Amino acid sequence: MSSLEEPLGLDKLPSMCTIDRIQRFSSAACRPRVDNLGMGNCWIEGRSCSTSNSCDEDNEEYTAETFPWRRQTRDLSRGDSFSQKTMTMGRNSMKFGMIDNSFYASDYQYSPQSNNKNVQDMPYKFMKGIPKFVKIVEVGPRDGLQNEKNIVPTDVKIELIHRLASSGLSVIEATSFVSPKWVPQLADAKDVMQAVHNLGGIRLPVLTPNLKGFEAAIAAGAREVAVFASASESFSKSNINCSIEESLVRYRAVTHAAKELSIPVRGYVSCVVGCPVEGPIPPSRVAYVAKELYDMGCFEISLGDTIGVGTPGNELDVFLFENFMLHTEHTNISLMIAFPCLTFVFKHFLLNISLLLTFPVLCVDCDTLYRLFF
Ligand SMILES: CC(C)(COP(=O)([O-])OP(=O)([O-])OC[C@H]1O[C@@H](n2cnc3c(N)ncnc32)[C@H](O)[C@@H]1OP(=O)([O-])[O-])[C@@H](O)C(=O)NCCC(=O)NCCSC(=O)C[C@@](C)(O)CC(=O)[O-]
Repeated sequence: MSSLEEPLGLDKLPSMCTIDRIQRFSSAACRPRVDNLGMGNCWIEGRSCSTSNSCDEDNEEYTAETFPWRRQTRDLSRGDSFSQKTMTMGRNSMKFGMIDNSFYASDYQYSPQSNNKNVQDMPYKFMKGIPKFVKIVEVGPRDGLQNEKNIVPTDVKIELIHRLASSGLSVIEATSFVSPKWVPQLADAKDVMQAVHNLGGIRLPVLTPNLKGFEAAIAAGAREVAVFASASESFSKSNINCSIEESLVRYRAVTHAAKELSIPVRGYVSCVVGCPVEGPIPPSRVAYVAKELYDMGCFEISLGDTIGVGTPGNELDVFLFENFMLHTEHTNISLMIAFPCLTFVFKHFLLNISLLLTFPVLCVDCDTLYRLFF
């Protein structure tokens, strides 16, 4: 059995039938009440979150009493053995260290075993604290296909998007208008977008790394775009060939152009927990990049655990995310989790989701090509 096929550890979660009963994760339940999510506004089951950082919903239910486990002391230990793995992003490969199920960085070892009591308590906290509605952004046609060794034919990509739409998903990231030299797998972005842009009732954002990509996307029929920054300087250079600050300058140009056309822009921040080169990333840096994207007009921020080092119940992760929330005080934050680079993320996929929903998270990104979860 490959590690991809290992069981998910469902014993530590509410049973799927319980989840089914509350109908949180049916495809119909994943559709936003209001389809037209314009720039700066997001409707989530009867409440409106705006770019003013205010949210109509009363957040009193998410108190310290609800999540007493979030207040415990951290206990981080160092690891000895070290193995290296490689991930591909853009045209670059990156190496990072793994110790068993833990992420090794120069100063810390993240271990999913560090807080078993918290993990055991999770089902109860989960059922008590989850938000009423969670938006799902399906990123498979972009994120999954950009990593395929063999280039997938355009008509297969189009068919995939159609099938994802017919499964009930209402937000599907269709492709990327990036340099074909960097990501040849998505060199047919224009053809894909032209073929699907009229899919009724479905939002089809596309990645745009600069104005050139933005203009090509709009010409091909895109009505929503996404910009992608990083909280790690090294990762930014490796992925988009520029520093964090330079990327923010580019993205200001994109969001400015998008505003003129009333095109909503989503913002990504990569490496929010750790970076293969720099190790743990300070929450203040994640908050800084997220806030910059937010202030330039991104209506939603997706926080990517790009290399999959976030682990459920891990006190360091909790500490990082709590601090992030404190730093930004945003209420309209989406968390991209369980980015499918590491098999151990899969093993803890449901637990990761459970933990994040208790923060509470209003939006998750999902890659169907790696695990059919929803
Ligand atoms: C940003 C650049 C373009 C800089 O790339 P560069 O080489 O520094 O840029 P350049 O301005 O020197 O341009 C080089 C060539 O690319 C062309 N070019 C320039 N821009 C475009 C464009 N938009 N579309 C098409 N072509 C473009 C440009 O015209 C030129 O062509 P040439 O003159 O050599 O023939 C490049 O690094 C790039 O495309 N990177 C994309 C990398 C990528 O797609 N990575 C994966 C997506 S990010 C991700 O997966 C993370 C995420 C979002 O999922 C969140 C998470 O999980 O963390």
